[in-house]
Amino acid sequence: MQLIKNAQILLENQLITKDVLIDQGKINKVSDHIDYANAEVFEANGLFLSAGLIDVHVHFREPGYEYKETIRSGSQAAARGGFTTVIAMPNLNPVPDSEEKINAQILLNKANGLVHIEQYGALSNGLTSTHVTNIEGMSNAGAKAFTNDGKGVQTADTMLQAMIAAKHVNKPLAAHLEDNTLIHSGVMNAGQIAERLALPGITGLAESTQLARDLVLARATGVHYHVAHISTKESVSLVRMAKKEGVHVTAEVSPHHLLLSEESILLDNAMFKMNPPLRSQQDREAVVAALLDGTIDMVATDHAPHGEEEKQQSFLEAPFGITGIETSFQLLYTHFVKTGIMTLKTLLERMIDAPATAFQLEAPTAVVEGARADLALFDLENEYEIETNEFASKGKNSPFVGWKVYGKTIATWVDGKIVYKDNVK
Ligand SMILES: NC(=O)N[C@@H](CC(=O)O)C(=O)O
Ligand SMILES: [Zn+2]
Ligand SMILES: [Zn+2]
Repeated sequence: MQLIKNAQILLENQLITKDVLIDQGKINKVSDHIDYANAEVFEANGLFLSAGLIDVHVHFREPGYEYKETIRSGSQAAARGGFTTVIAMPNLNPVPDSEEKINAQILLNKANGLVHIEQYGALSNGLTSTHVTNIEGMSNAGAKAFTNDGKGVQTADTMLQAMIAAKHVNKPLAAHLEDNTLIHSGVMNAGQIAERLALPGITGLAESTQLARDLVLARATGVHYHVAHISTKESVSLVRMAKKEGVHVTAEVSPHHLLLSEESILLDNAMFKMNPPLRSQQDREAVVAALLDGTIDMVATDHAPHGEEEKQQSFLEAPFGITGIETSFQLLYTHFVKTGIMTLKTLLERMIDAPATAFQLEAPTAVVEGARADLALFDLENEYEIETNEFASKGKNSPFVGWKVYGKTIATWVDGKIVYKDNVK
């Protein structure tokens, strides 16, 4: 048994001090005062205790790219960020695009993961073909959802067939939106800043035109269609419209699209290179407003670690992607909750409840008796600076290094076991 003493938990819209007793991986009791002689005591000293966060979009790179991240290092990073459940992307080598490969991937995740790791199955063979995978077989093997993340689905028929199959197994289909005919080797958002830096631009139309196509197909098939890393104002309008019309669509936005814009790119620094690219200030404002009003359902980090040398290259050469799982809650708490733009309750709804519901996860959404003891303890009072040498992730490629934030993760529990403890504790 473990007893967490004097933790603040969020009840309605208020933080209330409680003791929390954990037994056999579950929350046994939540009460004003618990004394239990045989329990191991963790003194929370008034810090904020939440259900563990959920990230439906992470890249853990194993197998195939272990120099960027492993299941172990990625899940350590997740725990350090306060996350206890993630859904891992299939752009691996081999790509999990068959029943057999999904089985192997799920076993690997289980053997090496410190947090709950669910797995996406690839939607097309090798993520590059027009041939739709055996979605039913992979679903039976335990794939939680399906996606082509890393690449857009280039043909309407591939998307349509994938949707029909995903609808049949009642699992979400998550779309990375990118029309290759509109990319023209772009590396950052098309516009004045790209021109000033003499870098080729990616128009927002590459995302929104494919989204428009997909929303029509989603309505026709009735599939649960999920928009990965939404980034433009037009995409937000399309999702808003589709929701009004009853299309089963959900959307996620990354912390970087909420906090940064193309204007953050002052030099050719590949720490700011990701897909989709940082957009205009107007796009940023639109995704923030949409997250607030619920048009965008949830935050997902798109944690995309890369090797140090890879990201030291120029914008033209470096791979797309930045890490995010160790800084997501902290950045959003600091910039949206502390500033009064969003309540803590809403932020947690977007980082726990919405992903749990949309992806049919068994993860707990509150600190309540009977819930699985997946928990995270955060320090909301003290400011600290984001430093690469503290990252548990192998990826050090974050544009937020040097930013000062609140909300440091002090400890994380998965199934009642401590999987992360800050070194001051
Ligand atoms: N987001 C990125 O910029 N990169 C991702 C791929 C992806 O999410 O599309 C990666 O795997 O590195
Ligand atoms: Zn993507
Ligand atoms: Zn991704």
